[in-house]
Amino acid sequence: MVRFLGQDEAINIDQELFNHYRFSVDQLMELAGLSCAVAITKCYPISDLKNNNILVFCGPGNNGGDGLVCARHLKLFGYCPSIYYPKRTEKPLYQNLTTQCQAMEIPFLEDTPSAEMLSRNYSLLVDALFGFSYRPPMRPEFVSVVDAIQKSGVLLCSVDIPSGWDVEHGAPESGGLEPDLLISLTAPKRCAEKFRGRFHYLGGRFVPPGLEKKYGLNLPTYPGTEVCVKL
Ligand SMILES: NC(=O)C1=CN([C@@H]2O[C@H](COP(=O)(O)OP(=O)(O)OC[C@H]3O[C@@H](n4cnc5c(N)ncnc54)[C@H](O)[C@@H]3O)[C@@H](O)[C@H]2O)[C@@H](O)CC1
Ligand SMILES: [K+]
Repeated sequence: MVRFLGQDEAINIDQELFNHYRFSVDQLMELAGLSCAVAITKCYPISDLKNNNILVFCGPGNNGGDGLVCARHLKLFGYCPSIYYPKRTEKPLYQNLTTQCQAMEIPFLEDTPSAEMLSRNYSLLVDALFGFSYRPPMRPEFVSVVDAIQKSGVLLCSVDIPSGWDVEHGAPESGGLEPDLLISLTAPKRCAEKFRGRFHYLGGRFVPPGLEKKYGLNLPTYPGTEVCVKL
């Protein structure tokens, strides 16, 4: 059985991938975002959706970067993604990912969408707001957007962690997001044990054997050339 990681372990593994194994953030983010887009194609083929409109919510950190990469691949796979990216950073990595999405003719929403607007326009929402560095409680500036996602009732896919969940303990007492698809990256975090949606995938097929052994990850075998695997 694959091991579920605590928050500190997830952060340490991340640091080892960069510092010891010499990966760049761009490399891992590309593979992580691609694995999310591929998992979405497996769970929600375009022919099964009422329309191919997807809204990707991107947060201020690397989880948001995964969302930008995911949106770009979704467009290449024939979906119609849009992006809501309210809190941007000046770092070149994020500016480049934003430019790439604009060049792919992916629209960026300016205003915080309401629950009603979401349910009227989109078949699927992708939550790439917060990942394993999130610490509750949520800062007020993000409360209304998470509320809108929750109230919209639109199918939801969360990248790595359902945003607003404690990385180890899961959903807040007030409820929280309930994704239909969760894509855990590198290895699932402890909160994923509380996931009750239909589809749980693992993505981020880049873990070197030494790292897998050191943390006893016990990862499942990815079939063939797949970039994600159903857990
Ligand atoms: N090593 C790995 O395993 C990889 C991780 N990646 C992604 O990177 C993510 C982790 O990224 P980061 O460490 O940048 O962090 P996150 O993207 O999880 O979040 C950090 C951001 O959220 C904000 N934040 C934290 N708590 C908050 C709160 N209570 N209210 C409002 N804002 C809050 C922080 O200020 C910061 O801007 C992973 O979950 C995964 O999606 C991938 O990009 C590549 C590989
Ligand atoms: K997320």
